[in-house]
Amino acid sequence: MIIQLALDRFSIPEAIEIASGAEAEVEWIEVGTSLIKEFGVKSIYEIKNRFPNKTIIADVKTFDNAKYEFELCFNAGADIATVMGAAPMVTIETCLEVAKKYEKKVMIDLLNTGEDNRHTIQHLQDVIVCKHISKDQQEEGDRAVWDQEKIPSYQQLAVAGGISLTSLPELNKMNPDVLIVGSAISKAKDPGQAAKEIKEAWRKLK
Ligand SMILES: O=C(CO)[C@H](O)[C@H](O)COP(=O)(O)O
Repeated sequence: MIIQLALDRFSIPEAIEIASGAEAEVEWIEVGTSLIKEFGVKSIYEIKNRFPNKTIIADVKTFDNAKYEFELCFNAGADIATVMGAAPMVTIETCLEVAKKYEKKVMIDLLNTGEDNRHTIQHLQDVIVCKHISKDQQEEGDRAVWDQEKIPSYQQLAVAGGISLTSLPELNKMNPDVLIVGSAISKAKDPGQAAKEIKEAWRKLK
């Protein structure tokens, strides 16, 4: 059972403060796309530097220029970097090659993928696959995607998108290995307590 804390739309010091509060309850820490866009790979470097024993995910959401972007992330200290599953296959394969060279891992985000993409991704070895409801879909109240997308079985499945205490029973049906939680922890008054409650509830469901 892995909880990945997603840090989005904060300054780097704010993100570090939130992660410090929840550190004991989360296994993985994600440097959110918004941090990478606003502050660059410095955000990855600083978060890895502060949490050297945590697995750090760079949510770079690569769609092209895979070698350049993945090398930037891994050289900055990321242990895992993300690529979009809807990207051309050559991009995903390049991410896998770079990750292999650096002895790191790739997370493939299924956002807006078709069945063909998902079928191809199913046959990739040694990847984490992430089923994801985007911020924009969340804001439109579109949660049906959890049920609509047919997902084949993957080696390691992560789920993301507006996950909170109330959505855990619904998610449990997919039996995910990694629970990616952002706002429900990062925006809580006490991120440590929020993470603890999610972890305990998740443990009870397992
Ligand atoms: O990838 C993301 C946005 O694209 C977020 O990191 C992910 O959705 C988790 O954050 P939240 O729980 O707040 O939705």
